[in-house]
Amino acid sequence: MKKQTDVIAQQSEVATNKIQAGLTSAEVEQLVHNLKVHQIELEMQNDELRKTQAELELLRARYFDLYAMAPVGYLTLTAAGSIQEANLMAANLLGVTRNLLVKRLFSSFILPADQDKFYLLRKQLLQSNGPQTLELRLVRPYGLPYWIQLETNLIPGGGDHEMFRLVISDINQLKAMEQRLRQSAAMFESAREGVMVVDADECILIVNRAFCDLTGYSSQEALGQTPRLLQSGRQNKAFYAQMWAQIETTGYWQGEIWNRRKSGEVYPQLLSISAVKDQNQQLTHYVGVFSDISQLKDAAEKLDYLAHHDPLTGLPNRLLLFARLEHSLEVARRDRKSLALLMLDLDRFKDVNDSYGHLAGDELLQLVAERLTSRLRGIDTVTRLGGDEFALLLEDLSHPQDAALVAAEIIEALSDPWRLSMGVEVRIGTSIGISLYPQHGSSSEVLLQHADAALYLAKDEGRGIFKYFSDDLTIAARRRLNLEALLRRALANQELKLYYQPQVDIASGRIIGAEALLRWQHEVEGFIPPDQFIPVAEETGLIAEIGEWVLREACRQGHAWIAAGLPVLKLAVNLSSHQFRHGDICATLKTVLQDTGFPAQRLELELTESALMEREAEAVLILQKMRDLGVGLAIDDFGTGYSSLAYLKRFPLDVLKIDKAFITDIPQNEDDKEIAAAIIAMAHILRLKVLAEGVETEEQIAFLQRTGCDLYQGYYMSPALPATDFAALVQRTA
Ligand SMILES: Nc1nc2c(ncn2[C@@H]2O[C@H](COP(=O)(O)O[C@H]3[C@@H](O)[C@H](n4cnc5c(=O)[nH]c(N)nc54)O[C@@H]3COP(=O)(O)O)[C@@H](O)[C@H]2O)c(=O)[nH]1
Repeated sequence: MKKQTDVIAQQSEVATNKIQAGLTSAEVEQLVHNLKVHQIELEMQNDELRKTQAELELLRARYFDLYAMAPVGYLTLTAAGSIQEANLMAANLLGVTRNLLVKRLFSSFILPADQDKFYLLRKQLLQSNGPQTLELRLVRPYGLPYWIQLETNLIPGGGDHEMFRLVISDINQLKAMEQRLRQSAAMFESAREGVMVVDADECILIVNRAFCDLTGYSSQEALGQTPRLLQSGRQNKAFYAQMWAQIETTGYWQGEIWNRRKSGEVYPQLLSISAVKDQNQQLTHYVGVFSDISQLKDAAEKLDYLAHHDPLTGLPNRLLLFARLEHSLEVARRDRKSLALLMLDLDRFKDVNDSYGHLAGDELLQLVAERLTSRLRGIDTVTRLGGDEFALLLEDLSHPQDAALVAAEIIEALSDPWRLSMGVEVRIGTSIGISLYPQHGSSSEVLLQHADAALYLAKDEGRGIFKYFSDDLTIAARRRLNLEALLRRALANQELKLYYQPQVDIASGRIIGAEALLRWQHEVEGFIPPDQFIPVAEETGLIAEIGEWVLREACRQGHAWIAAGLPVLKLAVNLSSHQFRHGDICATLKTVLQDTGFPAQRLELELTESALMEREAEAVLILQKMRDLGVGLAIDDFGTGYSSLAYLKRFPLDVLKIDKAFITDIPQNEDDKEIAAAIIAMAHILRLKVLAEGVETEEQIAFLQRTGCDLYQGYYMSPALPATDFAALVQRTA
C-alpha cells in the first residue's frame, strides 16, 4: 500500500514537474490518466485493508468471547501470585466480579487447609517447568468450601516477569457425587442388614458383608446364583407367586420369610424387595434387604407366652382361655359339638396361706396345676384365672354329663392330702361351676359368666360339689354319678337279676322262647329301671362286665331249663353297642357257650340298628362270625333308628323286632298299621322272621295275624318274669 502511494506521489511529482517544464497536452493527459488508474487501485487496496481490519476485529471479539465465556476458568497470575487477568467463569468460581479480581492474590481464595498444596504446586511448577494439576477447595463468600481442579503452567518471561496461567475446572459436583458414592458404599458394606442386588433374570450381582455374615455364603459363592440358593422350602409356591405378583404391580414387597443358611439352619427373615427401573421404565434390577429376626421372634414369643400364661403355674391365663374358648366355640358351632367350661375355686386355700405363708400357698397352687393337668385329656385346657381360681375347657363332649364325671374326678383328686416341701400335710377341697355350650350360652362371655354363677351356687350349697348352670342338669348328673357308684356295688353284691319275657308264636299261640331282661332291685333306692342304668353302664364301660354276666346267666338258666325238661326254648339276650364294638364278643360268646353247655342254636342276640350302622363293614364281619358259631341274630327296636330295610339286607340277620312304638296305637292309628304292615311285608321279602314288641291287646294280635307277623312279645302274654315264674308259665301254657 505504501509502495502504491509512493508511486502515485512520484507520478504526481513527475506530472507537476512536466507541467512546470512545459509538457505537451498529450503528455499531460497520459500523466493524468496514469494518476487516475493508480488512484482507483489505491482505493481498492484501501477497501481490502478495511475488510481485513474488520475481520480481524471479528476474530478478536470471537476470541474474547471464547476466553471470557469459556466453561472453565482462565486466570493469569504474576510470579508473585496476584491475578492479572481472569475470564468470567474464573470470576464466577472465585465468587467475585471480574473487575475486582485484578491484583488480588489467588491464594487468598484458597481454603487455609489447602494453602500448602497450592504452595507446593507453584514450587514444583517453577522447578519442573512442566504443567501441574491439583485439586483443592476454594473459600467462597456465604458458601461451603468449593472443589476445583487447577491445571497450571508457566508463561515464560524470565525473572520477575514470569507469569502463571491457571485453568480452573469446576469439580464440586463430581466431588459431591464421589462422596455420596463413597458414603453409599460404606453404608452398603457396613449395613447390619443383608443386601443383595440381582439383575432382571434374578442372577445375584452384588452382596454386602452382612449378607455373607447372615447367610454363611461368601460373595464368591453367592454371585452368579439366584436367590433360590437361600430358600428353605417352608413357603409354598402360592406364597412366592403372590410375592412376585405384588412386586410386579407395586414394585415393592415386604414380609417375613423363612430362609436357610449355608449351615442348613432355617431362620426367619424380614425381607423387603424393591424393583429398580431405568429411565425408560424397563426393569433392570431387584434389591433385596433382609434382617435375621430370630431373636425378635424369640422375644415376641416370650412376650406372648408371658402375656398368655400364669407365671406361677405356667398354665394358660384368662386371656388365653378366652382365645381358646372363642376358637373352640367356632369349631363346636361348625361341627355341631358340645363343650363345657368348668370354673373351680379351691376351698380352704386361704387357711393354707394364712397358716403356712405365701410360699406354701404358691407351692400348693403349683401342685394343684400339675394334678389338674395330669387328669385331663390333651385337647382340654387347664387355666389359672388368678388367686385360687382355675378354669377347665373340655372340648368335644359326647354327653353333657361327661363334664360332671370330670368335675367329680377333680373334686376327688383335689381332696386327697397334699404334702408340701416344708414337711406339712394340708387338705383343701374344690367347688366347681359348669356351663355348657350350647345349652347355657353361645358366646365366651356368657359361658364364663354362667360357669361363674354356677360356681357361686356350688359354694353356697356347701362346697366340695359341682353345679351346672341349670338345676335339671345338675340333678341328672349327680343322679348319674350316684348310679355309677351304686351299679359298681350292685355287680359286686349280685343285686342284678334276669327276668324273662315270653316270645310267642302268633299262629299257634305257644311260647317259643323269651327275652332276658335285666332287673335291679336296690335295697335303698328300690327298683331301678334298665333304661336308667344301662346308659350309665355303657358310658362308664361297666356294660362289658354286666353284659357278660347277662349272657352267662341267661345261658346258665337256659341250660338248667333244658336239664329240668322244660319244652325247647330259644333265649334272646340284648347286646349293647359297646359290647359289640369293644373287646372280642365272639370269643366271650364261645367261652360262655362252652362253660354253660347251652346250645348256640337256642341263643339269639339282639342288636340295635345304631350298633350295626357304625362301621358297617366291620359289623358284617362280626355278625358273620357269630352266625358261624350257630347263634341267631335279631335287630331290635326296628323303626326307631335308620329303618332302612335295604341296609339290613347286607347283614346276616334272622329276626326283625318291630318297636313297640308302632304297635301301641294299633288298631286306632292307621299310619302305624300301614307302617307295621309294610315292615312285615318287606322283612319277609328279606327272609326275616318278624316279632312285634309291646303287644298288649287282642286287637293287636288280630292285626298282626292278618298281616302275617310271625311272633310277638308283650304284656298280652306276660311282662318279664323271674326265672321260676317264667318256667311255671311255660309249663302251664305248653
Ligand atoms: N344291653 C342290654 N339292655 C337291656 C338289658 N335288659 C334290658 N335292656 C334294655 O333296657 C331297656 C328297657 O328294658 P325294660 O325296661 O326291660 O323294658 C322291656 C320290656 O319290659 C318292655 N315291654 C315288654 N312288653 C311290653 C309291653 O307290652 N308294653 C310295654 N309298655 N313295655 C313292654 O319293653 C322292653 C323290651 O326291650 P327290647 O325288647 O330290648 O326293646 C330296653 O331297651 C332293653 O333292651 C340287658 O340285659 N342288656
